[in-house]
Amino acid sequence: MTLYGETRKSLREEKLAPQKQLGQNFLVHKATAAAVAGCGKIHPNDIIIEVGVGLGALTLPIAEQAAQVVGLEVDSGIVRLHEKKNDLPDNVTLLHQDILKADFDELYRLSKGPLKIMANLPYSISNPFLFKLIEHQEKVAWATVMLQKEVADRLTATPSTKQYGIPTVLLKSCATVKPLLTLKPAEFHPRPKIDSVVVRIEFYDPEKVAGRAYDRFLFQKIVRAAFSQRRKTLLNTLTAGGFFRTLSADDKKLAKQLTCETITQAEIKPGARAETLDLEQFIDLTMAFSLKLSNG
Ligand SMILES: C[S@@+](CC[C@H](N)C(=O)[O-])C[C@H]1O[C@@H](n2cnc3c(N)ncnc32)[C@H](O)[C@@H]1O
Repeated sequence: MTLYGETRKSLREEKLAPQKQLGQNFLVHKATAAAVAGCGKIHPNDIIIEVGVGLGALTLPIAEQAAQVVGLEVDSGIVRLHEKKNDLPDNVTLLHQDILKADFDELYRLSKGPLKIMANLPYSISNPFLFKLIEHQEKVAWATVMLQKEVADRLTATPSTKQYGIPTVLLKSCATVKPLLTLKPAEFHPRPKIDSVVVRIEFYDPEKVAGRAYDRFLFQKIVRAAFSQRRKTLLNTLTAGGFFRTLSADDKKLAKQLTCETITQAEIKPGARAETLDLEQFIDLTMAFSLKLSNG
């Protein structure tokens, strides 16, 4: 039976309907699932974390290549289906778990080292999932994920484009992102409306790449504040960011002046907008804010 036939049969037998809110668009061609798994560049000793096992279309080719697979699935109906049918290979451990609530220390322990993640991700959790990876970047080696094309485009966007934003800059500071494969709607059941793209995200030490040490927490705060209102100037968004909040509330003028001086010290125009800044300039801003804040 084709994978498409098996998918429909499993859903029918278990009286399950694909749940839109969980982004359940299942892969229905074995060759495509194998090609997606191939993008993982999996080694025989690898322990892979698979997010969103679904009916197992991707799990099977991953399990053929890896030593072990730890699969996470949030849908209890799907977890029950696998328990009942016992249809996953012996080297797969299925956990009924939401990746957004998962404890990355525990996943690191199960992986016996930095996480190697494969996922065909629902659109609704793409951004929170990517932010979770960024938050735990030191525990992640790589993630090969299928995303809606518009989300993937944001990750590789260049400055001064509509797609360039918080995920682009935060990810660029700690990872390389390579689009590897585009998939048409006909690869899934049910069919989504738009194309999907498999991207390979490899994490690295941010300070080694930047060639300088900087406050990562402050950097993230600055990037988020700067993009909080895309049409506004850095002077306005970063003043509103409250970096000089130790000042009395009525001293907004002074806060604005200090913000202006700090942006200028980073050799950036206070009237510029966040979307025009590249990664280096965001790091320059971070260094300037660190210096100003530590000098009081
Ligand atoms: C696009 S389907 C992919 C299924 C399967 N891997 C495939 O390629 O056919 C996404 C899967 O992720 C599951 N899922 C959705 N949100 C999740 C979450 N927060 N944590 C874990 N799994 C989730 C869905 O129930 C669904 O099975």
